[in-house]
Amino acid sequence: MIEATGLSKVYGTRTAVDDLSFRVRPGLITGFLGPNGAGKSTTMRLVLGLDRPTSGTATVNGRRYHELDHPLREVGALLDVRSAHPGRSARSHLRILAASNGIPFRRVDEVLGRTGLEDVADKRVKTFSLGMSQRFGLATALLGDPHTLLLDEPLNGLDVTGIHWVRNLLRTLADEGRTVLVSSHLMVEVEGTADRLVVIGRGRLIADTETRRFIDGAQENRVRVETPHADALTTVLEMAGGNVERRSPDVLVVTRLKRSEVGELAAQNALSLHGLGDESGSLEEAFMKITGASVEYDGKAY
Ligand SMILES: Nc1ncnc2c1ncn2[C@@H]1O[C@H](COP(=O)(O)OP(=O)(O)OP(=O)(O)O)[C@@H](O)[C@H]1O
Repeated sequence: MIEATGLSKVYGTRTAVDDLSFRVRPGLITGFLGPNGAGKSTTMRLVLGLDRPTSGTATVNGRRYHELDHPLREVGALLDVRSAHPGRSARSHLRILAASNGIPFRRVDEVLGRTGLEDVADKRVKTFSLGMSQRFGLATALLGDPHTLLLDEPLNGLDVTGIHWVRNLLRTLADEGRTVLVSSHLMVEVEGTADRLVVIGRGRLIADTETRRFIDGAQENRVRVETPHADALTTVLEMAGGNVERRSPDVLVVTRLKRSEVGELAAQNALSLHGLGDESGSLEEAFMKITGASVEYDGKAY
């Protein structure tokens, strides 16, 4: 469990993290989202003891990072992979880390295997592609077999196969009962991967909830209707108080009426339907709507 309580970080006049409280639970994948500059990296750095909070606390399993007996064996982190480019081979880098943290050498081969790096284990890390560097970063995070993982943008630079592989790895790690916090800008991937979300904007908490609930809570119920009588049905639905959007010649998207009401109105007016269902929103739409007011720079020229 990762827990932030009243966590704040001020740099000069800039408040990067502002009275943030949330919990990241074990056994689940939690997505960490926020617009650029929202304070995600700062929060992760505070949890990892790489920066000191101005006020409040960040703990892992009830203790601050500095209070952990064997930090690498309790918390694994993937931060900016491009900043970690040892001139040594992947294997020797991991062996040095293992030796200095009381981790048995057999873990080195285990994590190289688990991250698919066996074939390049003796190549120098600075020659790695971004995708291989991500795998190497994950191998480093997993080295101490930690119960808690904080991964900042682990999908960056990966191709479709790599993304699929990381998603499966995260699911396995969560199923093993670990606490997994993952930041990403790839909304489609987060939507398909994260069980819960912690969403922040301008350093403040916007949501700490289940992914589905976040998406559903952001938008009105929408009903998608397919009919060869789109004009006539539009008139009927609008007269009943519905708001109708024409998606294509025979597809309508209706708000302010329930699916059952749309079906009944069509039947009462003898208008045949070829399809009727609720249209669920996407995480991207929900994120844009909910964080819209908290975007620091919205691209407009001032
Ligand atoms: N060392 C620092 N000194 C001064 N300001 C900082 C420092 N680190 C972060 N900030 C500021 O704090 C705010 C939050 O930054 P942070 O990098 O945590 O956001 P983020 O959500 O990770 O952004 P991104 O999605 O762009 O990576 C930003 O306004 C940033 O400029």
